Amino acid sequence: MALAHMEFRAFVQALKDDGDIVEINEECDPNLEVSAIIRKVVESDERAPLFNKLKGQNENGLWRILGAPNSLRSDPRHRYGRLARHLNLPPTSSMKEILDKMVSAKTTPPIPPKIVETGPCKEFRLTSDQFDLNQLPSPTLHQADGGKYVQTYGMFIVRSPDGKWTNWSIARAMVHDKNHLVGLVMPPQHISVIHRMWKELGQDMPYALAFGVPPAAIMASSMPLPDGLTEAEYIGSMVNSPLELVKCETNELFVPSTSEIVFEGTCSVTETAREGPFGEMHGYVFKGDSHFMPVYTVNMITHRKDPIMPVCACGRLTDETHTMIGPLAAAEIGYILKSNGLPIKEAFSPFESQVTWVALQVDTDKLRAMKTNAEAFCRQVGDLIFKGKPGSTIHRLLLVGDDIDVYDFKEVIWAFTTRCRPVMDEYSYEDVPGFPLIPYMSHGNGPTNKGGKLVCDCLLPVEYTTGKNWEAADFKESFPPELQQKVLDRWHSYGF
Ligand SMILES: Cc1cc2c3c(c1C)C(C)(C)C[C@@H](C(=O)Cc1ccccc1)N3c1c([nH]c(=O)[nH]c1=O)N2C[C@H](O)[C@H](O)[C@H](O)COP(=O)(O)O
Ligand SMILES: [K+]
Repeated sequence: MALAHMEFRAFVQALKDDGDIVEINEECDPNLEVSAIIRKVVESDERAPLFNKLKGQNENGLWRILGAPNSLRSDPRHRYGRLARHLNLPPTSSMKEILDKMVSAKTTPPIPPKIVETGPCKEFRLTSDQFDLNQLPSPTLHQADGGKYVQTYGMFIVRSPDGKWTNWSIARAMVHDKNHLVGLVMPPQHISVIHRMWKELGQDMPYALAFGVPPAAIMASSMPLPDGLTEAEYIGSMVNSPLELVKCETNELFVPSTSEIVFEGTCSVTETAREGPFGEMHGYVFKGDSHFMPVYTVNMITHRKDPIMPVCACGRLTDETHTMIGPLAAAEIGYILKSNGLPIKEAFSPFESQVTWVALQVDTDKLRAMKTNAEAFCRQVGDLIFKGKPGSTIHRLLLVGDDIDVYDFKEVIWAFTTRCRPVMDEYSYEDVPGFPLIPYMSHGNGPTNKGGKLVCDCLLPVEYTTGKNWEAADFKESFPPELQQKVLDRWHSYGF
């Protein structure tokens, strides 16, 4: 069997070997029951549920469901174990090690994929008269949703008309009817950029939607990599081996050969239908909140025997929209700032901010050498990020000093609440794209698509000039090291 980061089925086996799966063999109903179980799992960092028996499954096992494919583990030593398994990293890996791995291919040559003749994803094929998406176990994830969101953790594959750029990304889609989906196609996302290219040509956009792709691929699909970059080559470089792709039956696109399930078809550039409402990543579903979005025709389904459909039942903390969207955007944001010569050491999106913030750890020695001031520095950071695509889902950038671990929210919120004077130390951005999914944007007082962003300076003025002039009133900083050691050594003999 292949390695877990290179084949979804091997990944599921790795989770089983980790004791990180609960196999449910009694029949479950994809209408809310499956999602209720997944919701309870992700709200308590429980093991991932593998539903082996579902109402609507066909005679070839199409399909089973793996819930919470990339959520958290409750054991703090393995907190990010499921993410680590996506990348062939040890399950004890930190978030820093995981995100460093995701940006590692920025500086290594791309490795193009290898085309193979066939693969497990071709074991079964169904033409459009042989399947009905409403009969198959398409899950309803929240009772107020506008449809069955069958696509929450699959990978859309679309290519520019000139064939030069193939984009892989996650975007949601719900069942529209027996052979159609309707999905969110929203600027500035690359699927929307490429869709517009086809629209200008007046041709429907060919797509493939692959479920149960190599885990390393789904991680890159969720990351705002640069325009024009073909994820397949980036991932090949990241895992240091070519991905194996096989050609679709009904169009010129290529899919990972070990994909569990593949939908093939075209996305209309003219026909739209109501999409949503949907229980979204910030934790809300607003009744009747739907918008017209493009209709996808599903011309063919190919799949493995007893295929597994990964499902993200997103909403409140902590699911794949929090463990992936925010942190992966933070990784890209950190890389952009560093490659523009700014003294940023680490970048992370705290879950407790519902991944609407990114905290940036500043190298304050380098900051002081810049002989800059708060306004100039904060504007430099804000201009680079809020005017670009990778920052599109982020509404607050917090600048913190070397002493703050951005991966630890307790540290971040301490610096924010004590070092950033409200209003005076905050630099507003109203004339930049906003993220319309955040409720204060979609159902707030201002424009839904513009502004509402801040750079929050959580550095005290001395950190720009002469450096930290305080000691934290805590065990680590307010006692001589030898006394700290003595107390630690004697902790149990004191009686604790
Ligand atoms: C891990 C995950 C990610 C997304 C989404 C979900 C999950 C689990 C689901 C399907 C559960 C929810 C859904 C959302 O509703 C959340 C969302 C996030 C960002 C923009 C719009 C919606 N979504 C999604 C998303 N991007 C979207 O364009 N519509 C989407 O539907 N994303 C984010 C998207 O993959 C990243 O922004 C990538 O950078 C996009 O690739 P590039 O365009 O940069 O190449
Ligand atoms: K992507």
